[in-house]
Amino acid sequence: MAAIKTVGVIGSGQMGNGIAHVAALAGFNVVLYDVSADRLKSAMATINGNLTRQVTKKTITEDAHKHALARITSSDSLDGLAACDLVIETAVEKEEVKRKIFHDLCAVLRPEAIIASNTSSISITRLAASTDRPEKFIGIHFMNPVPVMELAELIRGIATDDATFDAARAFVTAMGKQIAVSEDFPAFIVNRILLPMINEAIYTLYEGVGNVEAIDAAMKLGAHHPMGPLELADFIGLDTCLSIMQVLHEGLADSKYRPCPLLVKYVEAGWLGRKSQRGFYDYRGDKPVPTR
Ligand SMILES: CC(=O)CC(=O)SCCNC(=O)CCNC(=O)[C@H](O)C(C)(C)COP(=O)(O)OP(=O)(O)OC[C@H]1O[C@@H](n2cnc3c(N)ncnc32)[C@H](O)[C@@H]1OP(=O)(O)O
Ligand SMILES: NC(=O)C1=CN([C@@H]2O[C@H](COP(=O)(O)OP(=O)(O)OC[C@H]3O[C@@H](n4cnc5c(N)ncnc54)[C@H](OP(=O)(O)O)[C@@H]3O)[C@@H](O)[C@H]2O)C=CC1
Repeated sequence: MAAIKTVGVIGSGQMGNGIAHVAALAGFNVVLYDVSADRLKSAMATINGNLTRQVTKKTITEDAHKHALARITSSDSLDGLAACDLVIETAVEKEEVKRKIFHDLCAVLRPEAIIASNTSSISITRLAASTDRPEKFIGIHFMNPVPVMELAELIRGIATDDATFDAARAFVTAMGKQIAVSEDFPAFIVNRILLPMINEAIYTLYEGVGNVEAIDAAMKLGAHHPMGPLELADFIGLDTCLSIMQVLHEGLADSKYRPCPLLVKYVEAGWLGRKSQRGFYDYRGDKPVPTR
């Protein structure tokens, strides 16, 4: 298999931005695709801001910043991804959205190109089956924020071939990340463990055991977590948290994964956490204020 040089990223949300940023810093050419041109514009500004932050912290040079930005182009048409060697899908955590993307992508992508999904929870085997190349399909699950977190999980679908796995491993290693290999079961390793903990924190709030401040302080000071579980849920996105819990609940058919009704309520309200300015905290003022 030819070396990966050009990487497509589908979805310019927080994960797409982070993957584009780190891939470009590692020397790959990146094409960032999103349905909305406005989204792409603000994504480029966000990536620039995050690179600037690294320059200020002296973790990268001004030259590296400039070259990384120059390696990223954006496209609001899937045709822009036609020449990519690898395309990483990082749109919303909804299986029907991802399946539609893969259907449309396969029509424009070279047959030898690899497709990866950054899904947090959905079956790689099932997503692969919606493409014309299940053997060239793999899960590459980066962690948020991508420029900071050291890990990516690699998940093979039932049909993923060795050449695809090796190419994905080489790509993730070139991005400076450590790898954990996970079997293809709901939510893989990190989220199988992390999301039930977050869901339990939301039950703890729902049942009145503690308020937002107490629950987050308890886990930060009492268990040395860098963020409290409710702060982390807001950071991940409450829609994403709910989707992951639904995949665990349906996929493992065990009531212990039942999404907390309070999480459902927040998502139904459109209170999705930091990205919508309101979740377990309200981010519209100078500092975050608990909403319960
Ligand atoms: C849902 C899924 O599918 C899987 C997941 O990803 S689950 C989520 C996994 N992520 C976590 O659990 C994150 C937990 N939180 C943390 O580790 C930390 O709070 C944090 C790293 C996010 C921020 O740390 P902090 O100390 O509060 O903030 P801050 O001082 O601003 O940042 C720490 C460092 O990260 C850097 N940083 C933070 N965000 C950044 C970004 N987007 N881009 C580049 N650098 C960034 C900062 O520059 C800083 O660098 P230095 O250490 O060199 O100074
Ligand atoms: N948040 C996290 O901590 C992590 C998330 N993930 C996974 O990464 C993926 C993305 O998550 P995240 O970045 O947080 O989500 P965001 O909501 O921040 O971003 C999703 C982006 O995808 C765009 N999008 C929606 N539909 C399409 C489409 N059909 N084609 C192209 N782009 C589309 C959205 O546009 P618009 O807003 O206009 O709809 C948005 O820009 C999910 O699968 C998630 O599970 C993985 C690891 C960590």
